[in-house]
Amino acid sequence: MATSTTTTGPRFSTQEVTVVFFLGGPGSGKGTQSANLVRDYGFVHLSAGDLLRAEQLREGSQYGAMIKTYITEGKIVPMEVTVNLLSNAMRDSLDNNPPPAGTKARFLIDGFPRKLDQAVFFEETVCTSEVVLFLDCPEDVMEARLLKRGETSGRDDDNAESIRKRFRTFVETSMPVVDDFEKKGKVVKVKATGSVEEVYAEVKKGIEARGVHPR
Ligand SMILES: Nc1ncnc2c1ncn2[C@@H]1O[C@H](COP(=O)(O)OP(=O)(O)OP(=O)(O)O)[C@@H](O)[C@H]1O
Ligand SMILES: O=c1ccn([C@@H]2O[C@H](COP(=O)(O)O)[C@@H](O)[C@H]2O)c(=O)[nH]1
Repeated sequence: MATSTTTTGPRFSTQEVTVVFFLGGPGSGKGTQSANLVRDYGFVHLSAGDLLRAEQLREGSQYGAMIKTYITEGKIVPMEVTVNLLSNAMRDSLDNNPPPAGTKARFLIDGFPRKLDQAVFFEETVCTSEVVLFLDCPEDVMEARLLKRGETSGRDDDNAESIRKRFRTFVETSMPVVDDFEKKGKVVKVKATGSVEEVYAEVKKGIEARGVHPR
Protein backbone atom coordinates (compact mmCIF):
# COMPACT_ATOMS: atom_id res chain seq x y z
CA MET A 1 0.00 0.00 0.00
CA ALA A 2 1.30 3.43 -0.89
CA THR A 3 2.00 5.65 2.07
CA SER A 4 2.50 9.35 2.15
CA THR A 5 4.29 11.44 4.73
CA THR A 6 3.43 15.02 5.43
CA THR A 7 6.26 17.15 6.69
CA THR A 8 5.46 20.40 8.35
CA GLY A 9 8.11 22.93 9.14
CA PRO A 10 8.66 26.65 9.35
CA ARG A 11 6.64 28.78 6.93
CA PHE A 12 9.77 30.72 5.88
CA SER A 13 13.21 29.30 5.27
CA THR A 14 16.40 30.95 6.50
CA GLN A 15 17.53 30.90 2.84
CA GLU A 16 14.71 33.34 2.14
CA VAL A 17 14.61 35.58 5.22
CA THR A 18 16.77 36.72 8.12
CA VAL A 19 14.95 37.18 11.42
CA VAL A 20 16.41 39.27 14.21
CA PHE A 21 14.49 39.32 17.49
CA PHE A 22 14.73 42.63 19.37
CA LEU A 23 14.23 42.26 23.12
CA GLY A 24 14.58 44.51 26.15
CA GLY A 25 12.41 45.78 28.97
CA PRO A 26 9.51 48.17 28.42
CA GLY A 27 11.00 51.58 27.58
CA SER A 28 14.52 50.29 26.98
CA GLY A 29 14.48 51.94 23.52
CA LYS A 30 13.66 49.11 21.09
CA GLY A 31 11.27 51.17 18.94
CA THR A 32 13.68 54.10 18.82
CA GLN A 33 16.64 51.97 17.74
CA SER A 34 14.46 50.02 15.30
CA ALA A 35 13.95 53.18 13.24
CA ASN A 36 17.74 53.52 12.90
CA LEU A 37 18.13 49.88 11.91
CA VAL A 38 15.39 50.13 9.27
CA ARG A 39 17.07 53.19 7.77
CA ASP A 40 20.60 51.75 7.62
CA TYR A 41 20.21 47.98 7.30
CA GLY A 42 17.06 47.55 5.22
CA PHE A 43 15.12 45.78 7.96
CA VAL A 44 11.37 45.46 7.83
CA HIS A 45 10.29 46.42 11.36
CA LEU A 46 7.52 44.35 12.90
CA SER A 47 6.55 45.34 16.43
CA ALA A 48 4.46 42.66 18.13
CA GLY A 49 2.94 45.34 20.39
CA ASP A 50 2.00 47.53 17.40
CA LEU A 51 0.42 44.57 15.59
CA LEU A 52 -1.60 43.70 18.72
CA ARG A 53 -2.73 47.32 19.16
CA ALA A 54 -3.82 47.44 15.51
CA GLU A 55 -5.72 44.16 15.92
CA GLN A 56 -7.34 45.53 19.08
CA LEU A 57 -8.71 48.45 17.06
CA ARG A 58 -9.64 46.47 13.94
CA GLU A 59 -13.39 46.50 13.43
CA GLY A 60 -14.83 43.02 13.78
CA SER A 61 -11.79 41.54 15.52
CA GLN A 62 -12.81 38.73 17.85
CA TYR A 63 -9.70 39.45 19.95
CA GLY A 64 -10.05 43.23 20.48
CA ALA A 65 -11.41 43.22 24.04
CA MET A 66 -9.11 40.41 25.13
CA ILE A 67 -6.01 42.19 23.77
CA LYS A 68 -6.96 45.44 25.53
CA THR A 69 -7.23 43.65 28.89
CA TYR A 70 -3.92 41.83 28.47
CA ILE A 71 -2.08 45.01 27.45
CA THR A 72 -3.43 47.08 30.32
CA GLU A 73 -2.50 44.31 32.75
CA GLY A 74 0.95 43.95 31.18
CA LYS A 75 0.28 40.29 30.45
CA ILE A 76 1.29 38.24 27.43
CA VAL A 77 -1.50 37.68 24.90
CA PRO A 78 -1.96 33.96 23.99
CA MET A 79 0.81 33.11 21.58
CA GLU A 80 -1.29 31.85 18.65
CA VAL A 81 -2.76 35.34 18.19
CA THR A 82 0.60 37.13 18.16
CA VAL A 83 2.45 34.54 16.07
CA ASN A 84 -0.33 34.57 13.49
CA LEU A 85 -0.20 38.37 13.23
CA LEU A 86 3.59 38.30 12.82
CA SER A 87 3.60 35.47 10.31
CA ASN A 88 0.93 37.15 8.17
CA ALA A 89 2.77 40.48 8.32
CA MET A 90 5.92 38.74 7.06
CA ARG A 91 3.98 37.15 4.18
CA ASP A 92 2.42 40.53 3.26
CA SER A 93 5.79 42.20 3.30
CA LEU A 94 7.42 39.56 1.09
CA ASP A 95 4.51 39.77 -1.38
CA ASN A 96 4.14 43.55 -1.49
CA ASN A 97 7.60 44.82 -0.64
CA PRO A 98 10.08 42.14 -1.75
CA PRO A 99 13.78 42.63 -0.96
CA PRO A 100 16.17 43.71 -3.73
CA ALA A 101 16.93 40.90 -6.20
CA GLY A 102 19.53 38.49 -4.92
CA THR A 103 19.15 39.55 -1.27
CA LYS A 104 17.30 38.01 1.66
CA ALA A 105 14.48 39.89 3.35
CA ARG A 106 15.44 41.09 6.83
CA PHE A 107 12.84 41.19 9.58
CA LEU A 108 13.41 42.99 12.86
CA ILE A 109 10.86 41.55 15.25
CA ASP A 110 10.52 44.02 18.09
CA GLY A 111 9.19 43.01 21.52
CA PHE A 112 8.86 39.33 20.70
CA PRO A 113 9.20 36.55 21.86
CA ARG A 114 8.21 37.53 25.40
CA LYS A 115 7.66 34.00 26.69
CA LEU A 116 9.54 30.73 26.16
CA ASP A 117 6.61 28.91 24.55
CA GLN A 118 6.24 31.75 22.00
CA ALA A 119 9.91 31.45 21.06
CA VAL A 120 9.64 27.70 20.48
CA PHE A 121 6.34 27.97 18.59
CA PHE A 122 7.58 30.78 16.33
CA GLU A 123 10.82 29.02 15.45
CA GLU A 124 9.02 25.73 14.75
CA THR A 125 6.24 27.17 12.64
CA VAL A 126 7.44 30.50 11.19
CA CYS A 127 11.22 30.88 11.02
CA THR A 128 14.39 30.34 13.02
CA SER A 129 16.02 33.51 14.32
CA GLU A 130 19.56 34.48 13.39
CA VAL A 131 20.40 36.98 16.13
CA VAL A 132 18.74 38.22 19.32
CA LEU A 133 19.47 41.84 20.07
CA PHE A 134 18.94 42.66 23.76
CA LEU A 135 18.83 46.17 25.24
CA ASP A 136 19.88 46.04 28.87
CA CYS A 137 18.42 48.89 30.92
CA PRO A 138 17.70 49.40 34.64
CA GLU A 139 14.08 49.82 35.73
CA ASP A 140 14.50 53.36 37.08
CA VAL A 141 15.69 54.58 33.67
CA MET A 142 12.93 52.71 31.82
CA GLU A 143 10.27 53.99 34.23
CA ALA A 144 11.32 57.62 33.74
CA ARG A 145 11.28 57.18 29.94
CA LEU A 146 7.86 55.53 29.94
CA LEU A 147 6.25 58.11 32.23
CA LYS A 148 7.57 60.85 29.96
CA ARG A 149 6.36 58.97 26.84
CA GLY A 150 2.98 58.54 28.57
CA GLU A 151 2.45 62.31 28.55
CA THR A 152 1.76 62.09 24.81
CA SER A 153 1.64 58.43 23.67
CA GLY A 154 -2.03 57.77 24.41
CA ARG A 155 -1.07 54.17 25.25
CA ASP A 156 -3.31 52.38 27.77
CA ASP A 157 -0.22 50.96 29.50
CA ASP A 158 2.06 54.01 29.85
CA ASN A 159 0.90 54.73 33.42
CA ALA A 160 2.55 53.93 36.76
CA GLU A 161 0.37 50.94 37.58
CA SER A 162 0.64 49.22 34.17
CA ILE A 163 4.37 49.98 34.03
CA ARG A 164 4.87 48.18 37.37
CA LYS A 165 2.99 45.14 36.02
CA ARG A 166 4.92 45.18 32.73
CA PHE A 167 8.24 45.21 34.62
CA ARG A 168 7.12 42.21 36.65
CA THR A 169 6.11 40.28 33.55
CA PHE A 170 9.40 41.18 31.92
CA VAL A 171 11.50 39.89 34.84
CA GLU A 172 9.46 36.75 35.48
CA THR A 173 8.47 35.72 31.95
CA SER A 174 10.58 37.46 29.33
CA MET A 175 14.07 37.41 30.86
CA PRO A 176 14.07 33.58 30.75
CA VAL A 177 13.71 33.89 26.96
CA VAL A 178 16.82 36.08 26.79
CA ASP A 179 18.68 33.65 29.08
CA ASP A 180 17.68 30.71 26.89
CA PHE A 181 18.90 32.42 23.70
CA GLU A 182 22.08 33.43 25.54
CA LYS A 183 22.82 29.75 26.18
CA LYS A 184 22.40 29.15 22.45
CA GLY A 185 24.97 31.87 21.71
CA LYS A 186 22.52 34.09 19.83
CA VAL A 187 22.39 37.18 22.06
CA VAL A 188 23.99 40.55 21.32
CA LYS A 189 23.65 42.50 24.58
CA VAL A 190 23.86 46.29 24.52
CA LYS A 191 23.77 48.66 27.50
CA ALA A 192 20.87 51.04 26.84
CA THR A 193 21.42 53.87 29.33
CA GLY A 194 23.39 56.23 27.08
CA SER A 195 22.04 58.68 24.53
CA VAL A 196 20.16 57.35 21.50
CA GLU A 197 23.31 57.86 19.40
CA GLU A 198 25.57 56.11 21.92
CA VAL A 199 23.26 53.12 22.17
CA TYR A 200 22.96 52.92 18.37
CA ALA A 201 26.74 52.88 17.95
CA GLU A 202 26.88 49.77 20.17
CA VAL A 203 23.89 48.17 18.42
CA LYS A 204 25.65 48.59 15.07
CA LYS A 205 28.87 47.10 16.39
CA GLY A 206 26.97 44.14 17.82
CA ILE A 207 24.99 43.19 14.75
CA GLU A 208 27.86 43.76 12.34
CA ALA A 209 29.93 41.35 14.41
CA ARG A 210 27.17 38.83 13.61
CA GLY A 211 27.43 39.42 9.88
CA VAL A 212 24.56 41.90 9.39
CA HIS A 213 25.94 44.83 7.37
CA PRO A 214 24.38 48.06 6.04
CA ARG A 215 22.23 47.76 2.95
N1 LIG B 1 18.73 56.26 24.70
C1 LIG B 1 17.69 56.97 25.07
N2 LIG B 1 17.82 58.02 25.89
C2 LIG B 1 16.74 58.74 26.28
N3 LIG B 1 15.47 58.48 25.91
C3 LIG B 1 15.28 57.43 25.09
C4 LIG B 1 16.35 56.63 24.63
N4 LIG B 1 15.85 55.65 23.83
C5 LIG B 1 14.52 55.84 23.80
N5 LIG B 1 14.17 56.92 24.54
C6 LIG B 1 12.83 57.41 24.78
O1 LIG B 1 12.24 56.54 25.74
C7 LIG B 1 10.90 56.23 25.40
C8 LIG B 1 10.76 54.72 25.19
O2 LIG B 1 11.51 54.36 24.03
P1 LIG B 1 10.95 53.30 23.02
O3 LIG B 1 9.53 53.59 22.71
O4 LIG B 1 11.90 53.23 21.91
O5 LIG B 1 11.07 52.00 23.94
P2 LIG B 1 10.55 50.52 23.72
O6 LIG B 1 11.59 49.62 24.26
O7 LIG B 1 10.15 50.33 22.31
O8 LIG B 1 9.28 50.52 24.66
P3 LIG B 1 7.99 49.55 24.67
O9 LIG B 1 8.48 48.16 24.74
O10 LIG B 1 7.28 49.97 25.89
O11 LIG B 1 7.22 49.86 23.43
C9 LIG B 1 10.56 57.03 24.15
O12 LIG B 1 9.88 58.19 24.54
C10 LIG B 1 11.94 57.38 23.56
O13 LIG B 1 11.94 58.61 22.87
O1 LIG C 1 4.62 39.21 22.00
C1 LIG C 1 3.95 40.07 22.62
C2 LIG C 1 4.26 41.44 22.59
C3 LIG C 1 3.47 42.31 23.29
N1 LIG C 1 2.42 41.88 24.01
C4 LIG C 1 1.54 42.80 24.76
O2 LIG C 1 1.64 44.12 24.24
C5 LIG C 1 2.09 45.00 25.27
C6 LIG C 1 2.85 46.14 24.69
O3 LIG C 1 4.00 45.65 24.03
P1 LIG C 1 5.16 46.68 23.58
O4 LIG C 1 6.25 45.83 23.01
O5 LIG C 1 5.59 47.40 24.81
O6 LIG C 1 4.56 47.59 22.57
C7 LIG C 1 2.84 44.09 26.25
O7 LIG C 1 2.96 44.63 27.55
C8 LIG C 1 1.93 42.87 26.23
O8 LIG C 1 0.77 43.06 26.99
C9 LIG C 1 2.12 40.53 24.05
O9 LIG C 1 1.16 40.10 24.71
N2 LIG C 1 2.89 39.66 23.34
